[in-house]
Amino acid sequence: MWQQRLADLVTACHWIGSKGWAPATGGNMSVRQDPQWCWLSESGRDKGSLTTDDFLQVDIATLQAPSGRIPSAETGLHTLVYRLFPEANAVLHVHTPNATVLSRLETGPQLNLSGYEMQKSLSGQTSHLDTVPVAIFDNDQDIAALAQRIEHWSETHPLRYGFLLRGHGLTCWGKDVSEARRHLEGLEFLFECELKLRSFGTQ
Ligand SMILES: CSCCC(=O)C(=O)COP(=O)(O)O
Ligand SMILES: [Zn+2]
Repeated sequence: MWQQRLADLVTACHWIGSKGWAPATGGNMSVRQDPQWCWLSESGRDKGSLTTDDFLQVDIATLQAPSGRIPSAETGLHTLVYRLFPEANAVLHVHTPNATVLSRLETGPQLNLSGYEMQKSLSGQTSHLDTVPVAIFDNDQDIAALAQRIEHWSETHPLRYGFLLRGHGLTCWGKDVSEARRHLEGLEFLFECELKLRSFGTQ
């Protein structure tokens, strides 16, 4: 089961690389093995050319990697998603120009997406008339502190599909790799539309 999930994730990483969504060594990806363990990309790798050997088993509660190798610097954000959302089994973090720029243009704590048919690419969304909030958190090199802020926010606000890190990128998830990919592609399309709208002075 999780072995197939990891194989699907490697395919997703190659797709992300081909899209240019993980430039240089940016981005990180993971899948859940079971309630205790997940598999995270090794820190500092080119995420567009990963193989299954480049993923490290990580304890979701303690962030320890038994291999002794160094998992992603953003491990604490992946494990946060797995702790908060038991139904999440795959997490994708990308550095797309659209997510990076839009998260700086929008200075408030969330981006509200409304009026787009492509909102329906997000699980459970059935109408362009609804508003989909996407939280934006100020970036932080202290990932533990950032994870704490995100957890605190989630106690009083809906946190679905993903969140933006200001000037940094998008972290999104799904019940499997396929759903996480759909959320990533859907959100990325919506961010691009929103940026274009704003460039015309329209919101
Ligand atoms: C130039 S990438 C800066 C670190 C980052 O934001 C990222 O997504 C990659 O970090 P990792 O440790 O997962 O390689
Ligand atoms: Zn990053």
